[in-house]
Order: sequence, then C-alpha cells, then structure tokens
Amino acid sequence: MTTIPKVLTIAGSDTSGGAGIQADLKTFQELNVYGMTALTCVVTMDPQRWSHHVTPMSAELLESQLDTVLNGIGVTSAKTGMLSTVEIIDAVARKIEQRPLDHFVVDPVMICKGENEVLNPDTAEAIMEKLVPKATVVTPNLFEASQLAKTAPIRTIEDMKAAAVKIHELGAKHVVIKGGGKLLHEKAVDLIYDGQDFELLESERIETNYIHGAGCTFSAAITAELAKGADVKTAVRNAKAFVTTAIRHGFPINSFVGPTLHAAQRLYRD
Ligand SMILES: Nc1ncnc2c1ncn2[C@@H]1O[C@H](COP(=O)(O)OP(=O)(O)O)[C@@H](O)[C@H]1O
Ligand SMILES: Cc1ncc(COP(=O)(O)O)c(C=O)c1O
Ligand SMILES: [Mg+2]
Repeated sequence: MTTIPKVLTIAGSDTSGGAGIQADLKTFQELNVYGMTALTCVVTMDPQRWSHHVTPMSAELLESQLDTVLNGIGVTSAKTGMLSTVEIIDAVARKIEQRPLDHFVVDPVMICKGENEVLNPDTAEAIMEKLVPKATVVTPNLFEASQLAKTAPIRTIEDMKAAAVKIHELGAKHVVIKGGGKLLHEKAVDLIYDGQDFELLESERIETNYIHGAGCTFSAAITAELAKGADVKTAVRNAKAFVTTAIRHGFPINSFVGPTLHAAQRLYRD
C-alpha cells in the first residue's frame, strides 16, 4: 500500500494560478506529498488594471472543510495562507485547538505583491493573537514582520533579528523572516530564529519581476518537508533551495504578472 504524507493548506484561491492554494498544491505535488485544501476566499483580478478583488468564504463553509480533513481524514501538517476575515481566523484557531497538529506553518499573508494596501488590518491583529502563538514556523516577509513585531520598516539584517525576537515572544516556535528582494543586501537573505540562535540563509538575488507567489511556494515547501520528517531548519533550507530555483525560472503570464515556476526543480537542474 502506498504511504505518502498528507498535508493541508488553508488558503485563498489565486485565480491566476501562481500564488495561494494553487501554488501550495503545485508545490506539494512537486515535493511528493498529498495535498488537501480548505479554501478561505477567491481572489479575482480586473482584466484591464489587474487590481485584486477578494471574495471571502463564510466561516461555516471553512469549518466544514476543516472538519472534512481534520476529523474525516486526519493530517499532521498544515499551513495557512490568505485568511480573509476575523471569523475565518477564529474558526481556524478553534479547529486546530481541537485537533492539534505536529507541524503548523503560518504564512501571515497581509499583502499581495503589486498591491500597496494591507488586506485588512483586523485580520493582521487576529493572525497575531490567534495563530502565531500556535505556529511551529511563521514566515513573514519584511512588511509582515514589521507589522507583527510592531516595528518601523525593516531594512537591514539587524532590523530582521530584532523583529524575529519580538515575533518569537508572541509564541511562534520558529520565526523565518524573508528578506527577499527588498532588504538592503546584495543577496536574497532569509533569517531563521528558534528562540536561541539566528541562522542566515543566503541565496543569489535574482533580477526578476516574476516572483508572484514566491512566499506561498516557500511556506508550502516548508510544510511538505516537515511532513516528510525533516527538522525545521532542514525543512527551511530545502524550501529555500526549491523557491530559488522556482524564481530563477519565473515567467510572465500577461503584462501584469509573472509567477514562479513550481516545476523548475524537476524540469531544470541548476
Ligand atoms: N529576487 C529574488 N531572488 C532570490 N530570491 C528571492 C527574490 N525575491 C524573493 N526571494 C526569496 O523568495 C522567498 C519568498 O520571499 P518573498 O518574495 O519576500 O515573500 P512574499 O512572496 O511572501 O512577499 C524567500 O526565500 C526570499 O528570500
Ligand atoms: C490567494 C492569494 N494568497 C496569497 C497571496 C500572496 O502571494 P505571495 O506568495 O506573492 O506573497 C496572493 C497574492 O496575490 C493571493 O492571491
Ligand atoms: Mg506572502
């Protein structure tokens, strides 16, 4: 009988296919785990201007999806992505309390690349209070880390370290801050903090605009690696290698947006 680790993503649908639940499922498939979903919202884009529109699911529908997977199937590893309302965040927190997971990766999505506004300030607070304390790993980008740590904009590695300490104090076991392309540094640097030590993960910084969904891909890869038995630091290092290759082979799908290529590690050896 085939045994394959089962993983759950609780996230929004990115109709354009590069981020959200689509990125998570593609990444799970590439990394040999069986992906399941609880959909929180659907994001559509205006064809002319590509502004985003978010339509949330009801909290009841989200709860039914979580019941299906958590109580009807069983899962040890899950991740969150875009969570569109406070009610949905409350429902996730409640269900996870009833059925504790071995690994819970919280990607605290507060903003979409190319959009300037925080999706919803109320949800940022709720993620901080209800989900971050339950996280095995929390994976903010620089903007999200400054929101969670309540600090000024993060520009340097020293700023990242200070924010990581504050986010760890919220209760997350491991904090991974993604420096990405926005840090004042020549490399793409991410920071892991486990409450004791800092580890910097450096990769080549790729000159590209095609990085839509990079954060979702990274957090999904961490979840898949944890489900397969890796420890947190190994999972994050493997995920960094996976997303770097996906970014290297990012491509435009129209004049507004270019996703990373989730299949890149399989299709190209570099
Ligand atoms: N230009 C780039 N070159 C190489 N790696 C990058 C680049 N931009 C982002 N990354 C990496 O992609 C991952 C996701 O980071 P980021 O794009 O900041 O997240 P988000 O999509 O949530 O904003 C991180 O590992 C980050 O270091
Ligand atoms: C449904 C959904 N989730 C998450 C994101 C965040 O994507 P990223 O991985 O680029 O941070 C987006 C961005 O468009 C989205 O549409
Ligand atoms: Mg993100």
